[in-house]
Amino acid sequence: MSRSAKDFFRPLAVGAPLPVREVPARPSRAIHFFDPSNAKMAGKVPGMVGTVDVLLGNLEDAVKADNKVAAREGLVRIGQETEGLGGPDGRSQLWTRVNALDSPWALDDLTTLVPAIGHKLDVVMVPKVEGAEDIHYVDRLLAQLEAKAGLDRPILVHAILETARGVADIEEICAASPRMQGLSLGPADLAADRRMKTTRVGGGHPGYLVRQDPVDGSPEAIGAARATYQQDLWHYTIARMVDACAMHGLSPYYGPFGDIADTVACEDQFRNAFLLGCVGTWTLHPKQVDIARRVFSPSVEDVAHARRVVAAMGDGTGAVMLDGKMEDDASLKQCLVMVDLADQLGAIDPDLKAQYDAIPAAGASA
Ligand SMILES: CC(C)(COP(=O)(O)OP(=O)(O)OC[C@H]1O[C@@H](n2cnc3c(N)ncnc32)[C@H](O)[C@@H]1OP(=O)(O)O)[C@@H](O)C(=O)NCCC(=O)NCCSC(=O)C[C@](C)(O)C(=O)O
Ligand SMILES: [Mg+2]
Repeated sequence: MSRSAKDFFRPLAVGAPLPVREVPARPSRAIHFFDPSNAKMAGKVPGMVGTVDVLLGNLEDAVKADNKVAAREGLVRIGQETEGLGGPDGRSQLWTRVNALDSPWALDDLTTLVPAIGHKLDVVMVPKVEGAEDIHYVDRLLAQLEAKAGLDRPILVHAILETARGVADIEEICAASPRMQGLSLGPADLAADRRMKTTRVGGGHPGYLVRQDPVDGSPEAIGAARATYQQDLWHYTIARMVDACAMHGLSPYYGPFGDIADTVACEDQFRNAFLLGCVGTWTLHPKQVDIARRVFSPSVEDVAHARRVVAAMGDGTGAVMLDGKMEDDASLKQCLVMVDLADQLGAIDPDLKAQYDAIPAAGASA
């Protein structure tokens, strides 16, 4: 059974900070992964502060077992020494992905990081979450550690959807704690757990397609060349995740796109996720950062259009015609999503602000 409504926002340990009642919606278009045990990668982090919304010290998969302790210690050092990283005033947020809860490392990850850099750490990403019990465990442990460390701000929790059960339990996971900040798709582990027949980290597959009908039922027509249309393997899961997040006031994220060289398909996948409602994505390589920032920021054209609709709709009720299209209360609400996001991003991204500010005032002739 879940906690009663009256207890939901009570701290889970004496002296722990009060849970947040609303998850702060901080821009997080790119969650940039780095391995803190990799000196070259870690060395790039100070220079990336302020250029990427989130820097995430990854301790889980993609970090060699022999480097787990070095990665944890490296992240502590980076958190302690890097100017402008993490905390409420950080120019980039500081997140971590800890090891899976059943691994030999997860407990030490949390008990080391919270006392050492808990005041800087904004979000802890938990991999392979199966159900609410995983979030409850992390929730209580974080509260105890926060109380012991004297933190005045709760660390938020993000769950990765990487198992069939995690997807089936998505509502319970989202509702498990006021710390829940968001969800990401974990396509590689999820594919393995579902026994999908893919061998990739995210993205489409040329075999997952539909084919144009034959012109008739003859063997010649069936054997003739016909157009095929590749489908998106991840549509169902992303849509499921977006709905669950919207319902619970959390943020949904695409996750990783492993074909680093294919920047074009990467941009397509990111844009599909943006259009479906995701607020951001992971970036695994520096060259994916600009793609994420571009895709998850509304275009100048979309913001200009949204502002025109807002201006044309007056008190927000009724229907008007704009460029031959009907606009009404519901299209206005969509436009307000764009305008609000543009305002939020403009507040932290001067380049974007300059582009949005240069849009002629709605109502002025184009
Ligand atoms: C793909 C790799 C191996 C290519 O690494 P590379 O060194 O071969 O690439 P490069 O093109 O040669 O790198 C150029 C420069 O950029 C640096 N660099 C390279 N990457 C980064 C980075 N992320 N951050 C900062 N700097 C980076 C790199 O050190 C190098 O520096 P240099 O010019 O001084 O020589 C490397 O980019 C990497 O390890 N990225 C992170 C991978 C990662 O975190 N994977 C785990 C997340 S996905 C996942 O876990 C799945 C999931 C959710 O669990 C599930 O679906 O189940
Ligand atoms: Mg994984």
